[in-house]
Amino acid sequence: MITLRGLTKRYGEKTVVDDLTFAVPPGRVTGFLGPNGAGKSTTMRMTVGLDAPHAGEVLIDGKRYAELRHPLREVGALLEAKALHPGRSAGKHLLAMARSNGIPARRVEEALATVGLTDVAGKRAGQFSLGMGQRLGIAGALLGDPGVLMFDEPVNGLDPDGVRWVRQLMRSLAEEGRTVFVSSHLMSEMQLTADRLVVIGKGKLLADATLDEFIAANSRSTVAVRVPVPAELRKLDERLRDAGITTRVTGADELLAHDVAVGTVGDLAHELGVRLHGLGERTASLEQAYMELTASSVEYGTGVAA
Ligand SMILES: Nc1ncnc2c1ncn2[C@@H]1O[C@H](COP(=O)(O)OP(=O)(O)OP(=O)(O)O)[C@@H](O)[C@H]1O
Repeated sequence: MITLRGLTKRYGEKTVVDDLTFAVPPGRVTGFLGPNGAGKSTTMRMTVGLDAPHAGEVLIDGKRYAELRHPLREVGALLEAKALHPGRSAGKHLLAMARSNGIPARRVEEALATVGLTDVAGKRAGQFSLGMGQRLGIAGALLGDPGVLMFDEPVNGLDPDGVRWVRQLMRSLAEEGRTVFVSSHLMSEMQLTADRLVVIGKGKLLADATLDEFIAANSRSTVAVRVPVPAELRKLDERLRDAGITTRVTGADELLAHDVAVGTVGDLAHELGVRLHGLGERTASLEQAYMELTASSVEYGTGVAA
């Protein structure tokens, strides 16, 4: 279990983690989401003592990281910036980590096997591809067989097989009763992997819920309309807005209309003589729910209206 109470971090004038209070329970995969710069990595870094909070605390099974006798045996972490010795082999890298944490040497082979790096154990880490580096980072997190695991963007650089492998690994670690806390930008992947979600924006807690609760609470009914002629798309968009319907043009030939019956949109298009190439209801995905929730807390927007 990871417990945050009023966790706060400032860089200069800016509060990048703002009074976060939530718990990450064992036996579940908890996804950690938020726009770029929301404060996810900083929160994770504070959890493993790499950054100090200005206020509040974060506890691993009730203890601060600094109080853990053998930290790697209690919490394993894959963080974005890996400090790897490029000239050292994968096996030696893990062995050095094991030795300094009182972890038996046999765990090195087990961890390498779990992540599929046994055959390249003797290869220098500096020669690893991005995906192999990620796998080695995951092996490092698993090395001490800890009950709490934290992964910052674990699928970064992995091919589709690797992505699926990470998903299955996260699920099986949670099924073993471990606490699994994982950040990702890939919403479709999170929808398949996570049981619970914690969403932050500009350092503040936006949501802490099960995946289903989150989608239900943050999605609206949406009708997608495809209109091949841009001038007609604009015409239909204006007509829908005049009728008080919220719309969003999402492409050269597509608009979304919210909280309206599909028949109403079809009838309005027919009245205007607008030719349609598609008209249908959209089922809410995590991505849509996430976009709805975080639209106002994107730090560096693209300038395109959300
Ligand atoms: N060492 C630092 N010095 C100053 N500002 C920092 C430092 N580390 C992070 N920040 C700032 O803190 C904010 C949060 O950054 P953080 O990396 O925690 O966000 P994130 O949610 O992990 O983002 P991303 O999804 O882009 O990885 C950003 O505005 C970032 O610029």
